[in-house]
Amino acid sequence: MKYNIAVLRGDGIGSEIVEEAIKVLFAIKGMKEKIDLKEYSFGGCAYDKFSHAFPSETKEGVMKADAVLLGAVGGPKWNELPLEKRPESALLSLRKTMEVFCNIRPVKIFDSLKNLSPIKLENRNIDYVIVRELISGIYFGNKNTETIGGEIAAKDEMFYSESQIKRAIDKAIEIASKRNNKITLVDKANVLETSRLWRKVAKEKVRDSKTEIDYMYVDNAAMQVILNPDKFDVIVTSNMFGDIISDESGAIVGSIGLLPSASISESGLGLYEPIHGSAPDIAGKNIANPIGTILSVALLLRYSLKMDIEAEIIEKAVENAINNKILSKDIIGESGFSTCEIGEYIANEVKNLSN
Ligand SMILES: NC(=O)C1=CN([C@@H]2O[C@H](COP(=O)(O)OP(=O)(O)OC[C@H]3O[C@@H](n4cnc5c(N)ncnc54)[C@H](O)[C@@H]3O)[C@@H](O)[C@H]2O)C=CC1
Ligand SMILES: CC(C)CC(=O)C(=O)O
Ligand SMILES: [Mg+2]
Repeated sequence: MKYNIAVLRGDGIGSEIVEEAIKVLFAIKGMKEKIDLKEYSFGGCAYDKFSHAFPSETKEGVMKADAVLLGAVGGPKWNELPLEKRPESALLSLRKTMEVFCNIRPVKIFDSLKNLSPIKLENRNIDYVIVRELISGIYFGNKNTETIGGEIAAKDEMFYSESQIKRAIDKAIEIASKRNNKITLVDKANVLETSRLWRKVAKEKVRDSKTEIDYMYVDNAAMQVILNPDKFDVIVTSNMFGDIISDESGAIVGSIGLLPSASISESGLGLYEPIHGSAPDIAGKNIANPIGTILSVALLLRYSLKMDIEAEIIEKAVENAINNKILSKDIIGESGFSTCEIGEYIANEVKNLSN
C-alpha cells in the first residue's frame, strides 16, 4: 500500500518551491514505490478557475490523504476580493477542515549562517520551537464591519476556550519533554482576558509535568527574540502572536525562506508548509529559497509517515548544501543560486546519502 500525499502548490512562489521539494522527496531511494502524489488546485489560482479558493474536489482530496504539502497562497491579484473569498481565508478554512490545531515551527540557525544573522550571535545559538495554536483565536473569531454613528467601524473577536488552549499546551509540554523541558508562554495577560485564561490553563498543565514554565508578554518576547534568542526552548502561544514571532524568527536565522512548519491534528492528519507567504515580489523569477518547503517535507516524513531516517537524510542534505554555500539571493544577495539549482543540489545530496 502506498501513502497518499495531497499537494497544493498555491500561488506566487508556491509552485516553484514545491517543485523542488518534490524533486528532493523522490530523490530518496525507493520513495516512488512508497508514495503517490496527487495535486489539487488551491488559493488564488483555484479562485480564478473555479470561483472558489478551496474547491470541493480539493477538500475531498485533502481529507482522504495521509498528509498534505502546501506551498503558499495569496497575492495582489486577489487583495480586493471580499475577505471570505480571499486565498488566505481558504488557508484558514483548510487548517480548520483538517483540524490541525497545533502548528510546530522549529527555529534553528545553521552554524555556517551565524555570521549572516542580522543579530550579533558570537558564541550563542538559536534553537527553539514555536508551538502556535492554529485554528482558533482572533483569526477565527466573529468579525464584521458596520456603520456606527455615521462612521465605519470594524470588529475582530478573539475567543479561546479551555480545551482549545489545553491541547496546544499539551503538545508544547510533549515537545519540550524531548528537548530542555522549558516552555515560555507568550501572551498579553496584562490586558487580555484570553491571555489570562492561557496562563491559568498552562499553570495547571505544567503542575503535573516535569516542565519548567515562564511567562512573557508578547511585546517583551518580540524584543527578547532579538536580544536573547538562546534563552528560549519551546515558545507556546496563540494564533496571531505565533504568526508574528515566526516571521521575526525567520529574520534572525538568516531568511524567512529557511523555516519549515508542521501542523498536526488529533487524528494524525498533518499539513506541511514553509512559514512564509507567496512572495509575489519574487514570484516567477526562479530565485525563491526552497529550503523551508524542503525541510517541511522532512517534517512530513517524520510526523505523518514515521520515516525518521528519510527525514534525517533530507535534513543532512540541506545542511550540506548550506555548509557548501549553495545559498539563495535572500541570504547572500546577487551571487545567490537559483531555486532550481538549490533543489537539484539537495536532491543530489539526498541521492548520495540514501544509497
Ligand atoms: N501560508 C501562506 O500561504 C501565507 C500567505 N501569505 C500571503 O502571501 C502574500 C505575500 O505576503 P507577504 O506579507 O509579502 O509575506 P511573504 O512571506 O510572502 O514575503 C515577505 C518577504 O519575504 C520574502 N520571502 C518570503 N519567502 C521567501 C522565500 N522562500 N525565498 C526568498 N524570499 C522570500 C519575500 O520576497 C518578501 O520580501 C500575501 O498575499 C499574504 O497574505 C502570507 C503569509 C503566509
Ligand atoms: C493567512 C495567514 C494567517 C498565514 C500566515 O501568515 C501564517 O500562517 O504564517
Ligand atoms: Mg505568517
